Order: sequence, then structure tokens, then C-alpha cells
Amino acid sequence: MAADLTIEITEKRYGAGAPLFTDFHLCVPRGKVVALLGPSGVGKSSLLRMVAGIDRTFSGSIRLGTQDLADAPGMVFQDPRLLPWLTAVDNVRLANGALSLAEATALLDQVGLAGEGRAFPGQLSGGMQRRVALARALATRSGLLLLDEPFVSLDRQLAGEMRTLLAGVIARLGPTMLLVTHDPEDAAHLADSAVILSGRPVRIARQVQLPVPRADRDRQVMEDYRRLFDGDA
Ligand SMILES: Nc1ncnc2c1ncn2[C@@H]1O[C@H](COP(=O)(O)OP(=O)(O)OP(=O)(O)O)[C@@H](O)[C@H]1O
Repeated sequence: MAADLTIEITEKRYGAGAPLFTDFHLCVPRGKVVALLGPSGVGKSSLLRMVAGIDRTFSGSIRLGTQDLADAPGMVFQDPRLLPWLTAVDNVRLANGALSLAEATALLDQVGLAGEGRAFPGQLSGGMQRRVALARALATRSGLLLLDEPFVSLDRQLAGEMRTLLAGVIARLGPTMLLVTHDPEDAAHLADSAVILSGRPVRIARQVQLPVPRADRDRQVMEDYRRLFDGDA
């Protein structure tokens, strides 16, 4: 189901200011995870919002395979953004009306929330709410996952657990994935390659391949990879 994501932004500007993006191109190959790093304010979240279809005020095209990206892909935001008056399973189903109760429950199982479908967000811990948000993104079944700082403000241990969970999801489902992060650790754990953005208009300053497969990355490989991005985020 996954396909290449091709991003071509001819121009994006906010108001009358100088353009944030001009002639910007990025391809995320089918089934690969690209980490997007760069200094605060460079334009990472802006790029993700355009890809997600949340911001359509730009010229250019976003394609999944050969098609314009029509439906909203699965997106995980910096905060879980769950509807508090809906149960976990109904929050997941909201992303895809065609999803049966059993299918939504199965997605919650996949993110380690077996038996929690009837809980309301207020009854779940912060980490559990993030898991529901991930299940909701998977529910779109677009084959494309967009993550904007998904582990920010989690403590170290919980962030580690979420990375492991996400690595499992990637191994099972093989989505095409764009991961915006400030944390070199995220790129070291999860990415197949990293793109470092800089400047205005935004340019790709560096693109780094991480050739060791995720499942084979031991502590040393991870540390080496992490060091590659120190100072970039
Ligand atoms: N809605 C908006 N209206 C006007 N300017 C905006 C808007 N959203 C973002 N910007 C500006 O665009 C630039 C890029 O912002 P963006 O949030 O995309 O950066 P970022 O790389 O995601 O930053 P951070 O890492 O701090 O989240 C910034 O200068 C920001 O002020």
C-alpha cells in the first residue's frame, strides 16, 4: 500500500513576507522513514502541514505514487489532540468512518492498548493518549505517516518506549514516513535517512543515509548515528 511521497513546493509564503519555500523538492521513497531536522523556525512543521493537507496555501504539488495526495494521511501531532468526549476506540474510528469496531480495537491492540478501547482520554495517561493518537493515524490506512515531534515532552523512559513501539509498527506495516524531530535520538532509532533543513528560502543542507537496518542497530551504531546529528536539530 505504501508509495513514494514526492513533495514539490514551488512557493510558500506567509502573508507579504519573504517566501519560506521556493522550488523545494523532497522525495520519501516508498516504505522508508525520513527524519526531518533543522533549527527552530526553519520550516519543518510548515512543510508537514502542507503535506498533511492542513495548509493548502502554497503552489506546487504533493504526490503519493502517481496521484495527488487526495485524502488526509495519518498524522501524529506534538500533542495527542484526542476528543475528550469520545472513547479511545471512537477517537480511532473518527479518522476512518469505514473502520469497524473490531478493526479499530485491533489497531489499539497493535499500539499496546488491548482492553482500553472503552476508556475516555481523561482516564488514560499521557503516554497512553499518544498511543491512541498513533492508532488514529494508522486508521487512515493511507500508507503514509506524518509525525511532528511525537515524543516531545515525554520523559526519557516513555519516549524510549514510544520509539520502540513505533519501530515495531514500522517493521509490521512498512509505511512511508516523514518524522519531524528536534531529537537526534529519534533519527538514530527510527530513520532510514535524515534530511537537515536550513536557510530561507528553505534548502536541504544535508541528506544522510543510515544504512544499518533498524532491527540491527545496537547501542554503538545508535550512538554513532546520534552523533551525526548533534548540532543539527
Ligand atoms: N501561521 C503562520 N503565520 C505566519 N508565520 C508563520 C506561521 N506558521 C509558521 N510561521 C513562520 O514560518 C517559519 C517556520 O515555522 P515552522 O513552525 O514551520 O518552523 P519549525 O522548523 O517547525 O520550528 P520548530 O522546530 O520551532 O517547531 C517561522 O519563521 C514561523 O514564524
